[in-house]
Amino acid sequence: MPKQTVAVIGAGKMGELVLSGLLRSGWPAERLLVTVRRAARGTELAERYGVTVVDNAEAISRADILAVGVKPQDAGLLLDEIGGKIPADKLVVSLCAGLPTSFFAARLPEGTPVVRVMTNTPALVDQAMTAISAGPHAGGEHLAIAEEMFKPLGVTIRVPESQQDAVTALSGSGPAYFYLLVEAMIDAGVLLGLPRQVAHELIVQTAIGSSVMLRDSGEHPVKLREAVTSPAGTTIAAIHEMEKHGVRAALMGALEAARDRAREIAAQAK
Ligand SMILES: NC(=O)C1=CN([C@@H]2O[C@H](COP(=O)(O)OP(=O)(O)OC[C@H]3O[C@@H](n4cnc5c(N)ncnc54)[C@H](O)[C@@H]3O)[C@@H](O)[C@H]2O)C=CC1
Ligand SMILES: O=C(O)[C@@H]1CCC=N1
Repeated sequence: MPKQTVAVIGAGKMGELVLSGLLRSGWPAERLLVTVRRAARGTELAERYGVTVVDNAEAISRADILAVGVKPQDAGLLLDEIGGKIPADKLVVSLCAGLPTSFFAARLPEGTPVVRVMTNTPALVDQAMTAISAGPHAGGEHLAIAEEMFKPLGVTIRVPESQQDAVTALSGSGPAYFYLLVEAMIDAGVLLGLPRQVAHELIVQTAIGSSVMLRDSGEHPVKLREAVTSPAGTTIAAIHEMEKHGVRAALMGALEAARDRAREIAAQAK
């Protein structure tokens, strides 16, 4: 049983995913605290998960691990409120996109360990991809604590912090790209005359089947795609259209824009 108490500071969408994942993994509810801005949100979380709602000051005194789940744009204000009062033996785990750990360290007492984590929404079904980086004063034991929190929610990987903006562009935002592709292909099915529900079922199961093959076959995606692509067949006709429209370049540009946006968020953070 984990001995440490986690406080999710700013339990919105990601905070709730982390909270529910920790509970599913057996983290006891009495070792979980949450802070919120709206009282109604606190009541909802307390009723749904049996966790304790506290204010930020109580969270920093009672918890061992402070998981910061506020929007990056709100982190500065939060740290103005509590940063200087956080005892240096607490571990700060940032879930925030873009913000470097140095942003936290500059607003925390000297010596406070900070770990930066980028997870994603498939945490809801224990299929998250979580990348973990050590910031100032964080050693192996702190990375291990973050892994203990996030491993039950899916897969974890350690990366240097310098890679976190790219990670955010790939796996943090990644689910949205897949949902958009699925949405577009369902619409294509409707264009081809299929009932929407049928198109939905066909594409969702195809996405799941393809994903499981990608994970479990050990094959390179090129090989998997080639196996579907018959000479003068249907697939190559579709791929020809995609190449004409620059789908690969569009994806590269899109992920580059996401990485750049993470950098911009950091530059604008106060
Ligand atoms: N939504 C996503 O897919 C992902 C989000 N993230 C990161 O997770 C963080 C949270 O994102 P979401 O959950 O989507 O946002 P959200 O807006 O749903 O949650 C943030 C919560 O923090 C609360 N909050 C703000 N200031 C507070 C304060 N001073 N004290 C207490 N509570 C406060 C807000 O009321 C809100 O409920 C962001 O930093 C984001 O970059 C990271 C990976 C994926
Ligand atoms: O869109 C965002 O900024 C957040 C970070 C990664 C996923 N969602």
